[in-house]
Amino acid sequence: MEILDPALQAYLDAHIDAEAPELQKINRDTHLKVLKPNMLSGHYQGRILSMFSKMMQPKLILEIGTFTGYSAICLAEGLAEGGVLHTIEVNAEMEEMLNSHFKSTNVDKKIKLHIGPAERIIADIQHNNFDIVFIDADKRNNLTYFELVFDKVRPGGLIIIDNVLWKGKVYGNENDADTVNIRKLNDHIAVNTKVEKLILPVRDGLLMIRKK
Ligand SMILES: C[S@@+](CC[C@H](N)C(=O)[O-])C[C@H]1O[C@@H](n2cnc3c(N)ncnc32)[C@H](O)[C@@H]1O
Repeated sequence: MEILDPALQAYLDAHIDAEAPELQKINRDTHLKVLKPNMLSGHYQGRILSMFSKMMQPKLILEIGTFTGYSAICLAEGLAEGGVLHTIEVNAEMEEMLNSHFKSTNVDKKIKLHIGPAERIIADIQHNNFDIVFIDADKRNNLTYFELVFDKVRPGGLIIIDNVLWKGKVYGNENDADTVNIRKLNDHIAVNTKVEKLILPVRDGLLMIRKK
């Protein structure tokens, strides 16, 4: 199930900034060459990530789940002078493609790619003042990642979690493992008094969490 009516989405897409040629190419290459291309954030969500990042002018961003690099590039567009985006991808086969995608943009030098499992790499990253964290990897571990990164985010920092509406299954009767885990995450965040939260019904649901 699409969250937004396709006609509404088409209207939205036609009334926002056009997709930059280098992002268009990554989008196209992903659909031609990579399995499950719909995991990519895509144009509309990419502009949302870019807009939030530009408004916050972060010095430090962490992304969990790089895939083909689309969302990393969009988030990196807003980095302040000297800022860095760390992004973690478990699939080593993506490394060559990712390096070429990053090189095709003007944010290449600001992106540090880590290949390996997120849990281990988050523990190794020494920073404790991330301005933005984007969680978009294996969905069943969303709550684990939220808990692992929480102390590494500065007060006022933003944690964004993707796919929290899970094609509408979280508010339906489905009880498969992923749906149950995402529901558990949403319920946990809803009553967490250390954060302010908002779910944007965009694409597959973006949970915006601001650390108090
Ligand atoms: C939904 S895709 C990310 C999409 C990307 N953020 C974007 O919007 O263009 C999820 C990615 O997370 C990676 N992943 C899955 N489990 C992981 C783990 N434990 N550690 C790091 N990355 C993981 C997958 O290999 C996949 O490339």
